[in-house]
Amino acid sequence: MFDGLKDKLSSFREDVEASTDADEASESEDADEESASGSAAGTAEPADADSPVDAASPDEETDGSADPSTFQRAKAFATGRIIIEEEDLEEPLWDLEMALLESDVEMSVAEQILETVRETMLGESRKQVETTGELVERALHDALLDVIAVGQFDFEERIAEAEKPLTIVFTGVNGVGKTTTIAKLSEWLADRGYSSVLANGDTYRAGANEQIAEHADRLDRDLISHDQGGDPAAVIYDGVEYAAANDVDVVLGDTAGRLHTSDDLMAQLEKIDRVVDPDMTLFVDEAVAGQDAVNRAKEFNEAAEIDGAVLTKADADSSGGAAISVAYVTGKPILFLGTGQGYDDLARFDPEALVDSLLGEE
Ligand SMILES: Nc1nc2c(ncn2[C@@H]2O[C@H](COP(=O)(O)OP(=O)(O)OP(=O)(O)O)[C@@H](O)[C@H]2O)c(=O)[nH]1
Repeated sequence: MFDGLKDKLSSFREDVEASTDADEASESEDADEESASGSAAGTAEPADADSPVDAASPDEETDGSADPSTFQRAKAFATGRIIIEEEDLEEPLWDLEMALLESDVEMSVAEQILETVRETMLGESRKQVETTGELVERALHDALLDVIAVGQFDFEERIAEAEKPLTIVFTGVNGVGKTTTIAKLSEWLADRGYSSVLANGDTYRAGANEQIAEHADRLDRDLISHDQGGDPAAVIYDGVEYAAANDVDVVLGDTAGRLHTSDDLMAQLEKIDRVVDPDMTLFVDEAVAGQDAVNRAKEFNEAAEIDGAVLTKADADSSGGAAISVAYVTGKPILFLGTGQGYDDLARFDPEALVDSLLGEE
């Protein structure tokens, strides 16, 4: 999962290490020369790897013959630390930006990641015990987590605390795995002791009733459906009534992924929102759709505000762009990843675990 992106992040680490290692070599020569000539480096305190490295004070900076940055770097070197400078990062950051964009990370998300990495690393001094690789890893870890973890909440707790029946409506275009996700979530809920009923609000597509009925049969769940062409809001509403009358905990409402026009589809979702007033609306799209999935998430969120997203087919996605971008762009968290075709192939989205796996920490 997300192997392409993982490789690219690893290249970034190597790039920064290579450029700071080159600096270290020349730094060492500079410091030797300056020390020998009794210039700025000679005024630095004796090497002490444990003493904190401060930026050189203005007095110190104007004191010696060397320029401030040379002084600062020489002092850092003398105390066993290295300072990362803008020029060390310029090329690796450019490459990182290209790598993120190639991996379908949305532009604003890529920029945010770069900014955090730059802020974390610039002017950072590191002890010799903390390798540049470790520093880059920390910067990338924080930068990725910042964008990936946007809006996270405890889904299970939300289900537990909600008044029953709880209604969850699923939105998203056709063919991305919406119906399969509903079936998977029904299983996920059953595993945690919650009963659920399926309601087919996709009254537009021929065959939609049969498709969801197959899942309902296999899982032994009740299904509420109307004839093709019926009012989707009415179907989901019936689902809620059925659940209330039969003590069912959760209503899982499917919706159409395509109508005559995109405007019709959005108007229909708005109507469902108004009539049913669902407790949660989850947007479903496929991780493999990359930027398209990100754009659709924005569009659907505008029509019927979503509470979170599910990215399917993560098992087949190498780029990871959608997984990284959707939460930041919509302000709503990714809650689950679809990881295969089986009913158990639904994993709670764990931002920390994803970042660790992208950085090869697990
Ligand atoms: N590999 C993989 N395949 C998946 C996953 N989720 C769904 N699929 C497959 O994707 C295909 C489409 O899934 P559906 O559930 O029919 O998609 P849908 O969005 O409901 O599509 P419509 O019913 O046409 O609106 C099916 O073959 C699913 O088995 C997943 O997480 N991983």
